[in-house]
Amino acid sequence: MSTVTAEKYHGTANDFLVLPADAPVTDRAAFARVHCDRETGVRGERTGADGVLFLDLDSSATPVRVTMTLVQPDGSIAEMCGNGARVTAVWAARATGAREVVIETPAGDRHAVVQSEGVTVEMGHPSFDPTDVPLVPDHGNQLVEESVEGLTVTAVDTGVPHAVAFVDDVDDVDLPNVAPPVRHADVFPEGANVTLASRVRLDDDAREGAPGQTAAFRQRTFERGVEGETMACGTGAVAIVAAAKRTGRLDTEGPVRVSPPGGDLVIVVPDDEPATLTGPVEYEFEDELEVPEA
Ligand SMILES: N[C@H](CCC[C@H](N)C(=O)O)C(=O)O
Repeated sequence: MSTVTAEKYHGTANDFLVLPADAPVTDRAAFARVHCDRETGVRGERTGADGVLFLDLDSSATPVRVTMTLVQPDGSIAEMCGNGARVTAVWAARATGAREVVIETPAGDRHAVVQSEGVTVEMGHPSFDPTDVPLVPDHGNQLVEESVEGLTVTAVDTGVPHAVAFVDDVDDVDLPNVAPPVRHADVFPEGANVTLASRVRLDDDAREGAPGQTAAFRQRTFERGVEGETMACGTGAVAIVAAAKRTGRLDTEGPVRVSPPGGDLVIVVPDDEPATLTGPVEYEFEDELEVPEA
């Protein structure tokens, strides 16, 4: 059996194996299934991973460009991943010394800037349009504050579909049981990530490193493709702020802190400009991993 060298990174504990796109892995889905498994997968501080990023770097372009392909633990490919995009930007910065990176994803090009205080990724324009999410054609209009399988959600596309539910306390929800019926609901023909949000009163929860933030939410997300809860989800954090504005919960263009279990993210969703996501990235280790036979 052959092996490949893989690196491990995480962004707010949303963790990924990273391989160059030309690594000799013919069956990428099988590779992801084997090494992302949380019980038997790659060893580290946490066993397994939330996905494998296959990255194709063009260092001759200005700014440098990377094509990002995220293969998920179930073998599917996600069109976009906010935390994975931050990891991709740091990987490219380490390889080239560049601080600015354009990340090509199936959801479109995403511009990223690597700075000592964190990585900022442009996340495009969140869309509630039924064809973008997507929703089944007979749903017709936007899905805003509607009950889907018992959860009141707002459906938004932030590169991938999210069903966002605002609740009093994200920790009071039995997410492993509540999320799967919503994730698979008929109204979402391509499925949906299920994201919970609860408002934090900033003065009750002041933390360092949050200058200028106008509002804050806590987040939990059950991810399609992982088929479980992840410690952070960047597209989900953007989805929370976009849905909060859409439903009249938030009236600001200023930065909003969104805190999944894995750390703090800073989100900006302007009315007319692309959204941005800012957060940390950590390099964990490098390992030789077996390539499953094709
Ligand atoms: N964790 C990722 C999102 C992956 C989305 C994927 N699970 C799907 O839509 O299938 C993030 O940081 O944005």
